[in-house]
Amino acid sequence: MEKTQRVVIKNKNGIHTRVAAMVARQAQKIEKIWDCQLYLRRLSSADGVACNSVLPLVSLKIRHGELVEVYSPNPGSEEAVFKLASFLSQTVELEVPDTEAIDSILQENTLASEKIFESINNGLIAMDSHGIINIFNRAAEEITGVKAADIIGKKADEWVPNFNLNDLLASKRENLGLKHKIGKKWVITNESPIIVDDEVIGGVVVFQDISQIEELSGELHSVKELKEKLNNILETVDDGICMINHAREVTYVNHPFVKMFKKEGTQVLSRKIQDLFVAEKFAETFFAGQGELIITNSDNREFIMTARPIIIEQKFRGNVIVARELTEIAQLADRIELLSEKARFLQDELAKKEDLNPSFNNIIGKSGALIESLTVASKAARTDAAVLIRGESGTGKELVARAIHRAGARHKKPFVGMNCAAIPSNLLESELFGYEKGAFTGAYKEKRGKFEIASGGTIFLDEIGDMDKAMQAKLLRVLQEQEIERIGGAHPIKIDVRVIAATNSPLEAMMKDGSFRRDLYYRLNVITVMLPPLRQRKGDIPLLVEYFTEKISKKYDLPRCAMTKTALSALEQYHFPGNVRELENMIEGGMTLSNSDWITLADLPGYLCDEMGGESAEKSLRWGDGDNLPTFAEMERELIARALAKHGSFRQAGLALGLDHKTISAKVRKYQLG
Ligand SMILES: Nc1ncnc2c1ncn2[C@@H]1O[C@H](COP(=O)(O)OP(=O)(O)OP(=O)(O)O)[C@@H](O)[C@H]1O
Repeated sequence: MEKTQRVVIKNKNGIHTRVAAMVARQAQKIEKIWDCQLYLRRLSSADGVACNSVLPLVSLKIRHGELVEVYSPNPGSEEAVFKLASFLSQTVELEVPDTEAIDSILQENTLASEKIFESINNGLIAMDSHGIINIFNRAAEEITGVKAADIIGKKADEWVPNFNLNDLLASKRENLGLKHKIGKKWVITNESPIIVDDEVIGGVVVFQDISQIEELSGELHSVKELKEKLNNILETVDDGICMINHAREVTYVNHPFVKMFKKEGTQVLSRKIQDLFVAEKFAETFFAGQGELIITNSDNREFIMTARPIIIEQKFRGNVIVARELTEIAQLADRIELLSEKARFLQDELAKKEDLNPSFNNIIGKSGALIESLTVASKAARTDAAVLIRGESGTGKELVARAIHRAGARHKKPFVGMNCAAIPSNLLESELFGYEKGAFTGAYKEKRGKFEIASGGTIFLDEIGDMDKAMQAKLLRVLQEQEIERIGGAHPIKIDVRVIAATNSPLEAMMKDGSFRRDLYYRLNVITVMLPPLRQRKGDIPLLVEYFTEKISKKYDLPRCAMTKTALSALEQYHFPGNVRELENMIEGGMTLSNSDWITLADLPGYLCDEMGGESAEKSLRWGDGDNLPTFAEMERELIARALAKHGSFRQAGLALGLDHKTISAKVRKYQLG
């Protein structure tokens, strides 16, 4: 039970410093005797201050005539409370100072205050009514970087101008929570004037270094920003994402996850992941980030789940679980497979093309089979070996032979071609080897043969399969001996000629039936170049069409034509027995026939339509080949051209198409079909 005693303060200055010092000294004595703590409070307040200390007593600011209460919480302290209360009420005694003792108390309190000021971590600056600094503690030194010895006794504003301390004294108002910058540091200040009896007797500034807090708040801001960004990302991805903590309880799920597994965020948060998917077995390895889990949802859709461990400062904090629909992954895998296949193919094609000598640039086509053959030919050009070029008529055998010659070391010397089938065998010998004057009737002067003319260069023996056996034997000897003998000549002539032969004949079968010499075959066939027929590389047709339209327009000085989709589609359906030569001739014919900038189906040979067959021709006319729909104008032009070709007159064609002859004639003019 608390002991209390009320007292009226009679001292005329109330409990001021000196009185407080005396009371404190008296209280210390009494407390020692009765072993208790004594407190003083106003009646209006529940809490009091310790009576054995000067500052708290002074801070109560008790005035003359006020009623105060002395009390003690300790049992058996009635006497002590009574003693101190009596002391407080004896004004006269209080006026008689025990100077020495009181001075020592004041001294102790001053030292204690100094100790307190020095040990607090807040900066403290105090000044008198003239703004002269009289307290500048250790923390103030540390924060401002100014030494107390340099500042005490000086005007505050000279040293800490941004605190505006003079204003503080003049305004008599507290300024709390102001932010200032001192050097690189941010501080927050509480500035208070010290007012006694309505007079400003000084000011005090307490300030705290908040640089670290500022830094932290900056970091906090970045973390908040990052969190916001992350949230946005997590909510915009298509994958289902779920986060769990170290206890495997769900801490986050994004929308896709909710949709995939029909598990509302609010129902899953804080629940164990295992409880949400009871039918599944989550292995330890799964949470360690190894292996995955296939989960079927209520719609029978399959999802693949993987978990990534979250490790922060080497501590396991949980997992991020990612779920993705399996069919989607399978589709992506298929697409990747397809694309890598395509990339590989294109890379191979590029590599092949890169290998080609530029002399092969006039050989058009990018189909794999052609490029492969050209690569062989291009490599053969680097050697002097005999080359046998095989392929159907019109596939470009001579073109390739010339390219080999141009690309090789002999390119500055002649390329001499000889079609062995075009010349009767008795004349072939003199064509190839030449003759001396008077060698036979009519040989009025000597003549050099193709081998001699080709000296240092290349001889191209086309249709070699048509050479008769006697001639084959002579050719073989020439190739073995590297010398020729003119007909009627007495001396052999050394030759230095590269031989390129070409044929479409089945030489292997001919060797079997004895019509072609095996030894000559091996001599000629050191390197074989096989040229594919055009029907096996129809993808090259658009390229060839473009190439030939340009070539022919230059050759005959004709305007450059383009081919309609229908006509091109007809070409692509044709089997081209005459290969590229046939295509080139068709285009030349079409360009000559066409009166416009377009080569239409009507400008191409009629058998192309037959080849396509009535039904497919109709289909092609109507629909092109699926993706390549003809334009309306193309279809109209084509229809009218066909009707005219079939019926001969405007009137009959008009009747067939349900138009009058004037319309037909106008369209014929428009499309320049006349
Ligand atoms: N890939 C091609 N690119 C460009 N033009 C080609 C191509 N293939 C062939 N040609 C052209 O086709 C025509 C026939 O070619 P070439 O005479 O070389 O064929 P060939 O196979 O030697 O025929 P043949 O066996 O009937 O003598 C030539 O005008 C040639 O320029």
